[in-house]
Amino acid sequence: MTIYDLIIKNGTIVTADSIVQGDIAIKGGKIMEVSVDKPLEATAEKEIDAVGLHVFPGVIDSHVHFNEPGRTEWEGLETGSRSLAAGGATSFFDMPLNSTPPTINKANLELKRSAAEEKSIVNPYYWGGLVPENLDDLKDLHENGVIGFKAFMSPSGIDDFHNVDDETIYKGMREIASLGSLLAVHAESTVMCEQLAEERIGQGKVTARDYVESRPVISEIEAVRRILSYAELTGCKLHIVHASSRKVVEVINDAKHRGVDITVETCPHYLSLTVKDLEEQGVIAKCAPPLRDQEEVDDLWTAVANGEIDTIGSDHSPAPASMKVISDNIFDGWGGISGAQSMLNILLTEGHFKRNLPLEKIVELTATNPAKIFGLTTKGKIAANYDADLTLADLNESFELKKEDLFYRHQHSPYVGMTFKGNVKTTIVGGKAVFENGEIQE
Ligand SMILES: NC(=O)N[C@H]1NC(=O)NC1=O
Ligand SMILES: [Zn+2]
Ligand SMILES: [Zn+2]
Repeated sequence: MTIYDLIIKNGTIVTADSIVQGDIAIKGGKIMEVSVDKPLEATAEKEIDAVGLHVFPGVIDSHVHFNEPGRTEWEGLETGSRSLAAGGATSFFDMPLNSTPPTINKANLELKRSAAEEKSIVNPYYWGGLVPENLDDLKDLHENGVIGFKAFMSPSGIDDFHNVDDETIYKGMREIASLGSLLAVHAESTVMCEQLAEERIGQGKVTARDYVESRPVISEIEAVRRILSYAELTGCKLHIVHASSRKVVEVINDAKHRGVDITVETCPHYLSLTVKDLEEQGVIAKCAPPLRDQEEVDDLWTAVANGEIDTIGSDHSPAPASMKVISDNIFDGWGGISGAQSMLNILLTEGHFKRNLPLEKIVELTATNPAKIFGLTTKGKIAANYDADLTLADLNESFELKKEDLFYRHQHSPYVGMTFKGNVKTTIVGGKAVFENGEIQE
């Protein structure tokens, strides 16, 4: 009889296309067997009784900013990866900016890689940056394993990561297409955002609503349409990050129907928070693109349900509390939501329980699709030969998120105080529990 490392018994196994009862056998970090409706005839060094628990493929958070190296006082790979584990994520794609140096050449990538290999308790992957200064580095970055490239069409808020002009977009996309990679884009119009902000600030209009109005949906649409033109010209595959409105998604879907190779992400905050939260919580709930009104949130859920969205990423972009203080001028202070730990909780609570979003759809958006789009061929499914990256959650358990529960370097988040239904009990990375019973496992 085979002796496995671990057997997870009697769980409700959720994949992108089915929900079944069964046992999962793991050896050497891989799933060896999944036995549906009948017990596995095998023994293991360790068994986990998953009766009453749902077993998901580990969440792949394709959009985080962990700021290391160089800005670890904002977050860091240790605290960042622990937060992910506590929230049921087993892999992350770290954005090229907010760390110093930013990931815009091979040497900088190696710095980040060695820090991550030392400190991360989940699987790290890296985005490379596309900036006006690094066209000659794209090939090197690609050959050294970045999962794709990321560009900002509007200022990034970080001095050493410049936004792209149209010439860089053209040359960069031509090169990225020839490498067979893809470009992820923060799509907002520089001119619109800057002009609208300047006008408001000049008139002393600096409330939450003013900030939101300075970054309207049409500014996202303008940027998406422009980058789409370059995609059609160069054949470069695109991934639009953090669409805040279904109106943006519609432009992307029209392009999909024309045959453009494009995918779109949205984030938990655009699905669960509104301008009202920004008014109440101030900079803690500030992000770009900004939070919208309830109607936009509801429309975005319709887009999710209809299969118009490809991935959901947290866009965890933390900062110290000193940069998040409530001030009279919302334009001051760091734009970025601390949310990596809460992504699955929000999708379960707001999506599954409140809006009947099937669990399979949550798996598709948080694991199967990111694995497929970014070429992680052994992740995103619960099946033989796949990596044993799994999340066990009790969907009958509710809890209120408290500051003390956050594993972030800085314990603040707009989700503090919310009651979530569905609690992560165990997170398994490569067959090993990294989070169990509320604690990180060393
Ligand atoms: N630099 C950075 O992390 N920016 C992120 N923050 C945010 O709210 N939107 C972003 O793109
Ligand atoms: Zn962004
Ligand atoms: Zn981001």
